[in-house]
Amino acid sequence: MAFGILIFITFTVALPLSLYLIYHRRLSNSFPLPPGPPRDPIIGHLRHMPSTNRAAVFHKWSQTYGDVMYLEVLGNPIIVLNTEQVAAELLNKRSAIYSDRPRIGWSTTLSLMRYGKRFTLHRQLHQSYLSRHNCLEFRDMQTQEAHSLVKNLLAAPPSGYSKFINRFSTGVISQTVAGHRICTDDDPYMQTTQALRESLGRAGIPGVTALDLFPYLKYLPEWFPGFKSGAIARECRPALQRLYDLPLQAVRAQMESGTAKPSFLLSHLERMKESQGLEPGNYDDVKWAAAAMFGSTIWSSVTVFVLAMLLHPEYQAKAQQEIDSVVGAEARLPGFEDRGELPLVECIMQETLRWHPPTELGVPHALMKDDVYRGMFIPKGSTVFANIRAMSLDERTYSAPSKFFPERFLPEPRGRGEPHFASVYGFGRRICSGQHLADQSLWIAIVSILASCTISTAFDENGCAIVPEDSMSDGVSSHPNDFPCIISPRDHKLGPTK
Ligand code: HEM
Repeated sequence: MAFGILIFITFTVALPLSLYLIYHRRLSNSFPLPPGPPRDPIIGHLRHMPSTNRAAVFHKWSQTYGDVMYLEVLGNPIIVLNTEQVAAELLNKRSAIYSDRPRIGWSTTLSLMRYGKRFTLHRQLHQSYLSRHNCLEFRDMQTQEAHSLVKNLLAAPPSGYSKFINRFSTGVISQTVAGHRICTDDDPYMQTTQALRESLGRAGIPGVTALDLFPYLKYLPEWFPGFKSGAIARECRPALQRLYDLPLQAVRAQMESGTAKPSFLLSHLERMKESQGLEPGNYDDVKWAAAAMFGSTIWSSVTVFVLAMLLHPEYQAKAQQEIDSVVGAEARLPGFEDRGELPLVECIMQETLRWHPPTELGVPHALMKDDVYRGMFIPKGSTVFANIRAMSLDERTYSAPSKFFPERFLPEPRGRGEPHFASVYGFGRRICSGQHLADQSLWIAIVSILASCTISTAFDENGCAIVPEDSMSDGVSSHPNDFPCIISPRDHKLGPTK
């Protein structure tokens, strides 16, 4: 009997484990790790990890160590991919093994969720509602939100525009998720997303915070020195819980009173009622999938656009001429039907995304199996960052990459025929599920602002022009640091009517 158990253990556990270890050791012995800066024993690159401007520092290091860079913090392997080519080869072509997320708190929300069955369900919930085709249905709602944005911007003081851009960004999402229109600043969606954004802005890049590397830190008290991420995780929890509960409660109440407007939640709750592939037990999944849509990336890109127009008034003027030539005689505001006729506006939007991508290091992927790439060993469990910022600055693709130069995308001779920066939305099976919603929202906001407003420099009390720096905040989603500007109506244009 004992011998039988021994044989059983040998064949089911010990032999496969030994074969795996031999295979792993052979792989790691025969292939070197990717190059990276020198590291300390045991703690690896802990001392050298930049606490701010990570994407820019990694970009600088990549000039020495190459497109695929290896870092290690306390035994946790980190891979940084610095060009579109290597990111596409690993995260797109080998997506079967590069689609996990590192072990991060809040893994109930799609963007941080581990790869598996639940991930597949949440992705399907998003993709079925946010497909390119379905997003066409949202254009009237987005236009209405963009017109409200313009109206609010024209009434805003020089430092007050950011609040209204945030209202636009959150408003598009609350309409999409729950059919809810935001009309005031004390709206619960505004307050909740604002609280979350402030906390996340201080939390650092997911995947390499102390909390991600040592999850037990969340149990340490807030005052414990050096571990602010534990306190931030606790701080975010009530806001996250609210985003999780609020929309579903509201839509259910609307359904009961017969006033529900089309929305992500309504559509999936109805599917659930009719048992169309969703079980009643999926309530939690639908709630979390809805909460995963609230982020600050649209807000960030609209703010980058305002900064770009302030620093480059020549493009503002050219784009306004283009808009006037299409809709001017009718004195109407441009709409989605004009998009094809407005190539420079399109270029300004695409350049906004390339010039300052809102998620500079994307959201980290995690490798599910040992891999070998270009003769380098990449260990299972590696946290893999796509350095989107470095890709946007790649001189092999973009000439004078730090310059805001929208015409780069136009064909020669007017432009340089450079490609749109598609990597801004990430890669493979984890590519942004809201990309079509984001694209339409950003375009209608930009075209509406250009058509109705002039963005110009603010002056200080001595009458000196305040020229903002081209600098971005740190955090999961980066945005321009606060700057004042004047937003005034274009005289000959009709103001928005809605
Ligand atoms: C300018 C706007 C936006 C940009 C630049 C952007 C960019 C990104 C990037 C880089 C990622 C990581 C992809 C990866 O892991 O490779 C991502 C993920 C994600 N985005 Fe966006 N995003 C934007 C707007 C939105 C919007 C409006 C939504 C709302 C539906 C959204 C929902 C998500 C979700 C749920 C994920 C996680 C997907 C997953 O893990 O499978 N994003 N986004």
